[in-house]
Formats: sequence, structure tokens, C-alpha cells
Amino acid sequence: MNSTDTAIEVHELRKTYGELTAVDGISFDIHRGETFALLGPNGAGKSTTIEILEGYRDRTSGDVRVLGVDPGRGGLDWKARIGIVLQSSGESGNVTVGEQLRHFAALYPNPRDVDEVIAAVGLESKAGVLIRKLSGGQRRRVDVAVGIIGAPELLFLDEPTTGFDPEARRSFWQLIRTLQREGTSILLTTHYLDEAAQLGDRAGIIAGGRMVDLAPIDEIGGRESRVPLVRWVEGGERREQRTDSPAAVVTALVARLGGEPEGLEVIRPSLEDVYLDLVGHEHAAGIAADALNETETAR
Ligand SMILES: Nc1ncnc2c1ncn2[C@@H]1O[C@H](COP(=O)(O)OP(=O)(O)OP(=O)(O)O)[C@@H](O)[C@H]1O
Repeated sequence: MNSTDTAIEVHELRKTYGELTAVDGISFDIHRGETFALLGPNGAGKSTTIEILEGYRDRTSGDVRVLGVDPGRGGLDWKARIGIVLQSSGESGNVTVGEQLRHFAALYPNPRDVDEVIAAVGLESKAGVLIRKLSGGQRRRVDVAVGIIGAPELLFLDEPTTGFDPEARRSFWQLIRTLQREGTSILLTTHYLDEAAQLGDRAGIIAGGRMVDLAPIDEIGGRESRVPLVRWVEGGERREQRTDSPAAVVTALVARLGGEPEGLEVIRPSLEDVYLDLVGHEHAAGIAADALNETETAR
């Protein structure tokens, strides 16, 4: 793959804050037009990684290219090609939604239409309202609008829907699907695993600054972990069987038991189930390693 096919290339990225290693040698690529979800628990190193890619933070070591450019050296023309929705905007908001967007639109060579963007984030009725008078979720929609106003080739979304009500989240997903159809490359971090499953093509799971899995969304955790599970109760005991053909297992069970099996469930593990399993193991391994280090240090 050459760099015209890749929006982001990260090789052995490391970031330390004093004694703390926040990002510990991670590597991944994001293809052009792809939506890549970077997932992981609080403190895993996601924002540090994203901020390095955005050019806001220096790295300790490793190679990084964003739209073919080292973000530490990206000029204004490079910045105009990327859109950023930070985890928190810190906007004071003493301007209206419309003024804010017109202000940002003027900074880009080929901005989107301000009214269209306001409509796309569902804020038509608030266009003339001061941002500080909006609710938390509405302000977050302004952040998203600012992120896409410059018609970016690459969009960074750091926990974009925090504070959105369920309906606003669904319309945000529609908006992202439109951007995906237009060919926008997207790096998304979110704690909503359903959001990652809805929007992502591939995902990387970070825990403790390391990439613990990287795969197409449907294959995170390995194929085995996604095989459906049939559960039922027989003779007072809970039984279960993993199978690729749950219908056949249930049919055989009904025939054998001569009727409806007690407590019958067919469970298809979701991305969230698989993620919790992966991150849980890593967390437990981390605690065990820390305990071992402490024992060794104590010796
Ligand atoms: N400026 C900083 N100085 C020192 N330590 C920092 C700094 N920024 C982040 N850290 C530490 O680096 C680690 C990774 O933080 P980071 O914000 O990248 O995690 P995250 O995965 O984005 O977490 P969250 O899901 O909570 O946003 C954490 O242990 C955090 O305390």
C-alpha cells in the first residue's frame, strides 16, 4: 500500500509523560475512505494518540504520517484538509451558532454551506441562539458542525456523541454515513460500542498504551468469540452449546425434549461483549504484572 491509499500511518508510536508510558509502541494504518474506531478504557492512550496525529502533541518516538505529512510539521494547507472534533471544545460561546460557523467557514478554502451544516447537525432552530445558551448536547453538535465545516478529507472524532440524547445520536450516525459516502476518512474514538459497531469499518483496541487487537469490526476478538451460544435449562441444570447453526441445535433440542426447552436463549456476542472480554483479560494481566513487579521490587 502506498501513501496515496492511506490517510494515516502510525508506526511504533510512543509517548511518555515523565515516568508514565501513555502510548507504548502502537502501529496502525487508516485507509482512505475508511472509518477506524480506536477503542479502549479510560486512560488507555486514545486521546494522546489522536492529539499527536492532529499535531497538538509531540511524540516521544515512532513514525507518523497524516495525509502524507508529519503532523508535527503540518502547515496551514495541511490543517485545512483535516477536521477535528476534540473531546471538549472549551468554547466560551458568546456568539451565535450561525456566527460561529461562518467564522470557521471563512478559514477554509472550500467550506461547506453553513446553513446545510447547521441543518445536518439538527440545529436549524438554534442558528440565531448564543452558544452559551445551548444545552450540553446541543453545544456538542456545534463542535461536530465546526469539525465538518471545512469539508475535510480526514475527520477526527474524539467521543463525538457524549451528551447526545438517543435521537440525536441516531441523526449523528446518519450524518457520518453521508460523510462516509462522500469518501471522508474518519478516526473515531468512543465509549459507545454500538456506535463503533454501527460506523466503523475496522477497530483497534488499546489498553495500557498497547494495541491488543486490530481487525475489521465484525472480527474483533477473533471469529471464535462471535460464534452464537445456545443456552437452556435441562433437568434443573444450565446447559450451553456454541454453534454456527443455532437453528439446527434448537430444532434438535425441541425434538429431543418434546417441546419448548426451559430458559432457551440464543446469544450472539456483540462488539461490547467481545470488547469487555478482551479489555478485561488485559486489565487482569496488567494487575498481575504490576503485582509481580511489586513483589520483585520488594525483594
Ligand atoms: N498532559 C499529561 N501529562 C501527564 N500525563 C498525562 C497527560 N495527558 C494524559 N496523561 C496520562 O496518559 C494516560 C493516557 O491518557 P489519555 O488521555 O490518552 O487516555 P484516553 O484513552 O484518551 O482516556 P479517556 O477514555 O479517559 O479519554 C493516562 O494515564 C493519563 O493520565
